[in-house]
Amino acid sequence: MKSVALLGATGSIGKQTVDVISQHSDKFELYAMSFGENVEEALRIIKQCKPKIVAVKNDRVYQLLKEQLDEPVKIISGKEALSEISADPTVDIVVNAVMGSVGLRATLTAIEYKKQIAFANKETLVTAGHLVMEAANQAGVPLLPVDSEHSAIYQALNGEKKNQVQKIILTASGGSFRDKSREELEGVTVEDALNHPNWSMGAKITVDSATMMNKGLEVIEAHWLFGIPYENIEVILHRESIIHSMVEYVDHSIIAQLGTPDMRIPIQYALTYPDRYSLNRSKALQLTEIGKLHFEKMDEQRFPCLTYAYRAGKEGGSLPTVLNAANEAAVALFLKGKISFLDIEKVIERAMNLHHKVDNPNLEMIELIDSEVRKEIFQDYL
Ligand SMILES: NC(=O)C1=CN([C@@H]2O[C@H](COP(=O)(O)OP(=O)(O)OC[C@H]3O[C@@H](n4cnc5c(N)ncnc54)[C@H](OP(=O)(O)O)[C@@H]3O)[C@@H](O)[C@H]2O)C=CC1
Ligand SMILES: CC(=O)[C@@H](O)[C@H](O)COP(=O)(O)O
Ligand SMILES: [Mn+2]
Repeated sequence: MKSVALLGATGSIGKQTVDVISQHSDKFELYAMSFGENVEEALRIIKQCKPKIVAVKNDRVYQLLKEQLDEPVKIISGKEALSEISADPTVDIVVNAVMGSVGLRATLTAIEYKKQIAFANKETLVTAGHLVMEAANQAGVPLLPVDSEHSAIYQALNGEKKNQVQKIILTASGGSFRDKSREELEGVTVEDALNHPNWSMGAKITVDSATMMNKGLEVIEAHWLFGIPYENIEVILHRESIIHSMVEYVDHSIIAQLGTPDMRIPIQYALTYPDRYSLNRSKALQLTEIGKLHFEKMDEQRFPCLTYAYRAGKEGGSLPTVLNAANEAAVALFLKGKISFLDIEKVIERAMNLHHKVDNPNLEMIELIDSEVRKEIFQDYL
């Protein structure tokens, strides 16, 4: 039986992870979990899975949970709580499913304590990929990708030689506004942006898919996870989200991973690797029912956020930290109705242009820059 610490249990990935763990309760137990504000969902999960420890965001949530909890659970709160459960000696697997760079220290802690890491929290790799991968390589701790494209690439690289990779091909659905022109984006609403054509996800990543920043973050994530130069990471539009990504080798063979859009599969694979388990209610892909698959060149004029991400990744240093912090702040403002959809890219570009890049920033510098960028943006709009 493997004990799991699930960071971000009440979110989209978190809840699907609970489903996977519950279906294999002979193999996994939810030993510890964390959440942010959603006390109602947290109580449902606590009742269902009976974790021993629950890490909450702050003392206010701590009080709210304590008042309603009738299970014998240890509750811890505050900044270090995520790291505390990631380091717990009983924990075998850490599933990092929090949204945002708030997951950074917990990732470093899970590496330090040599846990098996099922890694969804892409913002962590964007903001501090050089630190995270240096620590992971030194500790000999692999980050098992949960992100569907990176799970596909991980599978397509399996058993192959890295130096024989020609390029990585990341697929993008195009997001909620893929059939809208730049002009038509002027008046779109939050509700429009949250209407992803293929996936049901958390709000922030769904907006990121619409701006194409999600794919930009995934380019940086792939660079760090697999050590592939940015010049060898290509993004193509693939409306069906059936091919989750591909690897082309020097002989121009392309190895791809396909499946129905169901995040429980990459989640489960990161938990069970190198084995594969079956899963109830997971739909088999019927290619003859799909008929055709479509591929188009990515238009970076239409999606400037993808260009910003490549620029930040290639320039490196503290620029990816600025890109990620500005994006998190801008999307939060958009979701609150404070800025328009097209303002998101403007906020990011301005933050990047105003920044004086720091080379090879350490953890403290990354956290300082992250908070400074957010403060400056929120001052302008709140
Ligand atoms: N959803 C998906 O299908 C995919 C997601 N990912 C990545 O996985 C990660 C999670 O995404 P997703 O599940 O969609 O996100 P959600 O917003 O649905 O969930 C995020 C989780 O993190 C918690 N959380 C948010 N902010 C804080 C904070 N400051 N402190 C503590 N906990 C916090 C939330 O708590 P609460 O809700 O209780 O406030 C929630 O449990 C992201 O990095 C995303 O990019 C990658 C591929 C696919
Ligand atoms: C399910 C998942 O991994 C998301 O990152 C998804 O890929 C978003 O899709 P697009 O960014 O391709 O619209
Ligand atoms: Mn993805």
